[in-house]
This record gives sequence, structure tokens and C-alpha cells, in this order.
Amino acid sequence: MAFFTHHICRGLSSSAVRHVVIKNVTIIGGGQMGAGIAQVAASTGHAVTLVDTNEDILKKAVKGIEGNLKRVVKKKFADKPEAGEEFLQKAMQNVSISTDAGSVVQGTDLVVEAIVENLKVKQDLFGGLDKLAPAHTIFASNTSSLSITDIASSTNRLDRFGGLHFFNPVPVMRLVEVIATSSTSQETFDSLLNFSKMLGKTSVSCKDTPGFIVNRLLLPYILDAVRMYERGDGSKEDIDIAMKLGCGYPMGPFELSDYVGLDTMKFIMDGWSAANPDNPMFAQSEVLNKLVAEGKFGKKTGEGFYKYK
Ligand SMILES: CCCCCCC[C@H](O)CC(=O)SCCNC(=O)CCNC(=O)[C@H](O)C(C)(C)COP(=O)([O-])OP(=O)([O-])OC[C@H]1O[C@@H](n2cnc3c(N)ncnc32)[C@H](O)[C@@H]1OP(=O)([O-])[O-]
Ligand SMILES: NC(=O)c1ccc[n+]([C@@H]2O[C@H](COP(=O)([O-])OP(=O)(O)OC[C@H]3O[C@@H](n4cnc5c(N)ncnc54)[C@H](O)[C@@H]3O)[C@@H](O)[C@H]2O)c1
Repeated sequence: MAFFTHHICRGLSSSAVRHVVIKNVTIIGGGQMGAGIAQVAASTGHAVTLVDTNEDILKKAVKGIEGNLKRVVKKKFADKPEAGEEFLQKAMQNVSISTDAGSVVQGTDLVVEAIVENLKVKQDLFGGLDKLAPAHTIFASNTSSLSITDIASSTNRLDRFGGLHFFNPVPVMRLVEVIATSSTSQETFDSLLNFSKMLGKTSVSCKDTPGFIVNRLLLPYILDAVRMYERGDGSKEDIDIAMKLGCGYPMGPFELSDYVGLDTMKFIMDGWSAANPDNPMFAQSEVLNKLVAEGKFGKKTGEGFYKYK
């Protein structure tokens, strides 16, 4: 069920803006991003269905969400344990899981996709859901690097399609990039901005340009660090220490790469390399290719640039 509200948008003087109030959210992809988005949406009162093709991943995601929320409750409700327990119960009741995206989108206001960073796979998913979701349902992708316009092209709801780019770990990082394509309607864009606000996030408005704002600047930095290491100009440990202590970053580029996932990083690089074959920045990285070929995807598999076991 969708609700429409009218409100006066700050900065737009007297123009009334309509937006869909998002109550029911379907999040597709139960990996690190999908689980994080589900946690935040459920704990801010949204009815969330988390979907993955793999049931074990969904069970692990729910366990992770519960564990994270217990930590939050312990800290935030230290002197009100009963209120904390109620908050936890409510949030967990807001989460359900499914392996069948097609059946759950029928009652949803918003689909947020956080599956593998591959254009064809995302297009296939959205193309199928477009035929099943109600007309009012907004589709959004959490892609790191792909064009929202390209992903949306598999659907007939270009006006109700945008980008919601969250940051890892979602419960901690305060930003959401809200991306409008040239076809995204103002109502859809305002609905996505409002949803981000409801999640307690700060949003920035982005055009559908490669990497939006953050990754357009972050990618060259991380890739330059990998090249520096490959040339032997610095050890990964020293590069990480240098950026943490020299720039005040919470993680160095290799720690951050392991945290993001080297499989995802390679998908991003390969995609940009295909689109920009003459740009040496996206040339194949031997080190990255080797780690990914060995299944060393970073923190999530227990080893990447560093070992976590
Ligand atoms: C080549 C391509 C490369 C580009 C890749 C792009 C990828 C993508 O598109 C964009 C990104 O996301 S870019 C990536 C953007 N991301 C970054 O840049 C991240 C950079 N790293 C950081 O900001 C920090 O190291 C962390 C926040 C991860 C950990 O903080 P710390 O101080 O070292 O350790 P701490 O003291 O343990 O934790 C502090 C608090 O956080 C809480 N918590 C932790 N993990 C949690 C989780 N999974 N869940 C929930 N909560 C979690 C914890 O409970 C604690 O809460 P409290 O209430 O204070 O008790
Ligand atoms: N990792 C990050 O730091 C980060 C940050 C921002 C955005 N992103 C983007 O978010 C997306 C997901 O990244 P992640 O790190 O959570 O990946 P992940 O590998 O942790 O999770 C992806 C999940 O999607 C599932 N999946 C794959 N195809 C599916 C399908 N057709 N239907 C349902 N589920 C499917 C997989 O089983 C897996 O559980 C990617 O587009 C990535 O670029 C990642």
C-alpha cells in the first residue's frame, strides 16, 4: 500500500512535492550490504523482506542483524533494558526472508537491489520484477559503479527507478548517495531522499555519472595504492599505516579493499576497464586477479590482502 503526502520542500520555496511514503521494503541480496540495509530499515520501523537465492546466506544475515542490534541495545538502552528488549523484538519482527523475489514484490513500495556487481545479472533481476511489482513500486540499485540508466533499461518504469548507494558498514556509515537518471521523476527522487532521511542517513544528490561522487574519487585512490604496492614502492602495511596516520583515515586502502570485498572490487575494475579500455588506471592488476582466483575475497572469506582467521 502506497501513501502519498504533500509537503513543502526546503529550498524549493512554495512548490508542493509529492513523495511515496515507503513502508514495505524488499531488499534483494542478503550479503554484507543487503543485510546492513535491512537492519537499518527494520530498526526504523519499515517492514522488510530480505531476499537471496541462497537460504543459508539469509539465515546468516538474520543472525548477524540480531547480533548487531543486541550490541546497539546493550549500549543505547543500558539503563532501560525493558525498552531495549522491546526495540529489539519490534525490529526483528519487521524482518522476514524469502528466496522468491517475484512473490514478495507484489506488496512492496520499494525494491532495493544489493546483489552481485554485474550489469546483466542486475538487468535480468529488475526486468523480471518489473512485470510483477505494482505500478507504484520504486526500484533502486545499490550499485557501486554501474550506470543506473543501464540497469533501469531492462524495465518499463524508468521514471520510478533511481540509485540508493549505501556505504559499508551500513549501520555505521552515515551517507547515502541518491542518484537520479535523466528519466527519474521528481516524485521518485523525493521519495528516495525521504526514505534515506527516515533511515537516519544524510543524503547527497548525485547524477548518474560513473562512481557518482564517492567512488569517482575513491576508486583512483585505491587503485593507485595497489599499483604502488605492485611496483614495490611500499609494503601494503606501510601504505595502510601511512594513510591512517598521515590522513586520519579509519582504514588504509588495503584494509578497506578487504573490507569491501576483492570480488566486488574486481567486478568494478573489470566493468570500468571494459568501458574505458585505453585508460591505464583500469588495467588488469596481477595481485588482485591472483587473490580473486584463489577465492581470497577479503574479510568475508577470511583472507585477502591480509589474513583474518
Ligand atoms: C577499486 C574499487 C574500490 C571501491 C569500493 C567501493 C565500495 C562501495 O561502493 C562504497 C563503500 O562502501 S566504500 C567503504 C566505506 N567505508 C569505510 O570507509 C569504512 C572505514 N572504516 C571505518 O569507518 C571503521 O573502521 C569501522 C566503522 C568499520 C569500524 O570502526 P572501528 O572504530 O575500527 O571499530 P569498532 O570500535 O569495532 O567499531 C566502531 C563502531 O562501529 C560498529 N560496527 C563496526 N562494524 C559494524 C558492522 N559491520 N555492523 C554494525 N556495526 C558495526 C561497532 O559496533 C562500534 O559501535 P559503537 O556504538 O561505537 O560501539
Ligand atoms: N561491499 C561494499 O563495500 C559495497 C558498498 C556499497 C555498494 N556495494 C554494492 O552492493 C552490491 C552488493 O555488494 P555486497 O558487498 O553486499 O556483496 P555480497 O557478495 O556480500 O552479497 C551479494 C549477495 O547477492 C546474492 N545474489 C546474487 N545474485 C542474486 C540474485 N539474482 N537474486 C538474489 N540474490 C542474489 C548473493 O547470494 C549474495 O548473498 C554490489 O552491487 C556492490 O557493488 C558494495
